[in-house]
Amino acid sequence: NSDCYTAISLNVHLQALISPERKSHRTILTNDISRGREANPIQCINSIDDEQKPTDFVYISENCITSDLINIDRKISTMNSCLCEEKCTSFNCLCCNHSLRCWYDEEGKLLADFNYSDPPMIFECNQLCNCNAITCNNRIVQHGLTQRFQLFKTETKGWGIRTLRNIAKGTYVCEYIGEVIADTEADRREDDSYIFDLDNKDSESFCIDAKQYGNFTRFINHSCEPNLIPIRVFIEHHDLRFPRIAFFANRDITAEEELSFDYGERFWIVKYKSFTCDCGSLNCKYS
Ligand SMILES: COc1cc2c(NC3CCN(Cc4ccccc4)CC3)nc(NCCCN(C)C)nc2cc1OCCCCCN
Repeated sequence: NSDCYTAISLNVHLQALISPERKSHRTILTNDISRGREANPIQCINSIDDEQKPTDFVYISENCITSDLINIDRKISTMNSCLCEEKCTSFNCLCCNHSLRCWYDEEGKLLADFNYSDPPMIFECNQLCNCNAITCNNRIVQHGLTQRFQLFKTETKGWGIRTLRNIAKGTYVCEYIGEVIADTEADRREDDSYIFDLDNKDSESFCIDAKQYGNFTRFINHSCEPNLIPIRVFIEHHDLRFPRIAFFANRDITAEEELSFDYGERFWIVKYKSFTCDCGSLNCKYS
């Protein structure tokens, strides 16, 4: 029919307008979206359209608090620490035993028998431990980022994050950073696209909202077959209401692959009416 013809001919004309070099042209929009706040710069590129780098948020590299409703218990009297002299091994280290065992191998990757589908909480050694803050094996997330990332414009999912290097299964990749809020506050937030729930079995539960304040993980897209899983990690405090969310690779990831994690049901219950999942995986749950 004529509408269809119009749409097709319009598309043909539009494609002709996009010059060939424009299509392959990778426009670098900035060399570091973190402006020096991360160990390595994170470039932002767009080879899809004319959208400029995202500026509608404040880049932070550590979680922040904006309300006095949030009071994280940092008393050192409520913290476990170890008395290890040398390396912390699972057998006599109180911190490793607190995590059931030290789940990091000699190279700082999760052990082969780590349970990726129902992961334990991890208690890293902390400022009160007797072990060496550099050589102790039970200190991975606290040493920060070691991988190289790029913020890029995807074809259909807005911005996304890709790795520029191969990442082996079990490697610590990044932390979900944002504003720590009460779930009652989250219930008042209009744009809930960047909320991460710190679901706590007990009464009050909290969230990390990366909409206004966040790091590059706010741009990581959903997949039903993700290459990252979130692990709850405790380091400088043991207030179980406020775990730090550390993403680890649940399989080998090749350079240039887009990073993803499973946003879970609560995201899709809210967003399914606006858009569906196009992760393309065989057992996609929300398409
Ligand atoms: C869209 O994805 C999510 C939405 C969430 C949400 N949304 C609410 C829905 C009601 N409106 C109400 C409202 C509507 C309009 C205006 C104001 C308020 C306010 C926002 N609330 C809460 N937690 C709040 C506590 C739950 N409550 C039931 C106790 N967690 C959420 C976790 C989500 O993804 C998680 C993974 C995604 C990772 C993203 N990078």
